[in-house]
Amino acid sequence: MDALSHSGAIMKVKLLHDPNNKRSRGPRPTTRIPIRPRRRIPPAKFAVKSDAQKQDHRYYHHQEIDFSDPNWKPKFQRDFENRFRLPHLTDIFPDAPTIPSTFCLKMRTPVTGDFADWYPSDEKWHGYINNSDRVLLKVIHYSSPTSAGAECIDPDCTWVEQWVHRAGPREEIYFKPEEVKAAIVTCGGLCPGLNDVIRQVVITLEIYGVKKIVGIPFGYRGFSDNELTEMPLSRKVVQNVHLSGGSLLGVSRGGPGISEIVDSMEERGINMLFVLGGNGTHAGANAIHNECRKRRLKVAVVGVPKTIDNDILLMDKTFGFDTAVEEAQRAINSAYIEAHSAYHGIGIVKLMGRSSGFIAMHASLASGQIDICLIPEVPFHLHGPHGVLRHLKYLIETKGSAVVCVAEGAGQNFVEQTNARDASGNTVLGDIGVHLQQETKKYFKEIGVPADVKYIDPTYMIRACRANASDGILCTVLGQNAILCGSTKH
Ligand SMILES: Nc1ncnc2c1ncn2[C@@H]1O[C@H](COP(=O)(O)OP(=O)(O)O)[C@@H](O)[C@H]1O
Ligand SMILES: O=P(O)(O)OC[C@H]1O[C@](O)(COP(=O)(O)O)[C@@H](O)[C@@H]1O
Ligand SMILES: [Mg+2]
Repeated sequence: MDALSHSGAIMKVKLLHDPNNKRSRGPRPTTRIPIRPRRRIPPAKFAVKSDAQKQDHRYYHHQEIDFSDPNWKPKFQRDFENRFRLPHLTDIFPDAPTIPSTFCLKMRTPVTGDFADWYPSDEKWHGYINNSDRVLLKVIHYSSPTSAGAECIDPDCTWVEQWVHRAGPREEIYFKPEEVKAAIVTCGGLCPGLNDVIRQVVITLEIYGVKKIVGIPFGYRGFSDNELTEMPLSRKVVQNVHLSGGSLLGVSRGGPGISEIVDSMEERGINMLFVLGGNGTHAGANAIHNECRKRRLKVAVVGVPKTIDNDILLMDKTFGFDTAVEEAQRAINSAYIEAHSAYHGIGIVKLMGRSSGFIAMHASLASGQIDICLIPEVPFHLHGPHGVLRHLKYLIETKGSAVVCVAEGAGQNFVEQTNARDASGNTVLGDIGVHLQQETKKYFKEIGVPADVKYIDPTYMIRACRANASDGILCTVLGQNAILCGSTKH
């Protein structure tokens, strides 16, 4: 119903598609959206550093900011606000009329007067989000660039609030529920919680009174493959889908071009599209939105960020990540038991994380059983006096066993690069887990120390499971907020 094409919860992701973002200007489409880097580097516009500053990672310097200007801070904030501005239906249709929200007002009102004191009347109920509500992005005030983990804009580490829009129901909406045909599509790799979000989107749409809700099968491919028919969705269909992992609708990588997708949306009469996916999916969603604008279609495109790797810039935690970390405990524990029970046992566990080691790091911390955790953010040596293998030797000598957790994107400099890409254009990584296993075996053979090396790769087991309770709640909130409900009259 909302006129905004991205909900507040999703808005953070939208920013990553900003064409001004230098990291987003790659030769291939899928490299356009930066995944969360090892440090939270602001978009390139804000992050251009001199050579000297590159050496000094304690603060981020904005070349274009004149810090001697007493107004640099409000200017920076204005610029930031503009970058985070949500595209709105009124950008194209300034006179688009609004209607009062249909968000279950009746359901809040008690049938009898018994609880009259407990329930505010509709007039007094302030359950809506004001369009000017904002959420503070960063909560730590670093007083100095030398404070641990400091991320500063200027050399004095001035406190600069950065605000993003708040998601939630609006008092006025732009889409009449009876005129809405909503579609949901899930793209990219699987992630625990996809079904929870689908379920909540459907349920919330129904609460608004939307009757026409469909699922697009197998990601964007479902828009072009004539053999794949859309799936009618209702509360009845989705009621228990969150009890299983995967995606009710199916997922895929690759697929049709943007104009084909929008043609298909027009043909089907879809005027509200909910995309559940990661960086690639959102690049697609952004392109779909732009194409709809170009064609002057009254269509809302809403993205819900999905990444098991938890690697979307500005998102603290994405759904499915918690579950993945929890599920990884089983693999780590097995590796530990194997290593511990063997003479000179070494367990190696590879966990997902293309360009970030969040799953590996969190799973290692949670387990308390990992001796070495290797992540893409931190380069390391395999051989040599400070290498991983030498440290393993030390661990075997001192502890008798060792367990290593390695993120799939770690140590890519050690494995053969094939330049292969998947259907979406993502680089196919070399297998660091297998390489580490082979090198470890070789090393211990060479030095004449027996070692019993066991390797576990639980990748798809972690991805295919259902969301845990904490992720379930996150998915519910995201699913509800995705149906933002129109903004106030402007
Ligand atoms: N730059 C892009 N423009 C349009 N569509 C894209 C772009 N990058 C990826 N896609 C599409 O988005 C979908 C999901 O992308 P993928 O990278 O596989 O997963 P994820 O969204 O999880 O990162 C695929 O169908 C892919 O073709
Ligand atoms: O085998 P697939 O389907 O290509 O998936 C492997 C990739 O999927 C992920 O789990 C998630 O990737 P996306 O966020 O792009 O879906 C990566 O960690 C992993 O490299
Ligand atoms: Mg991706």
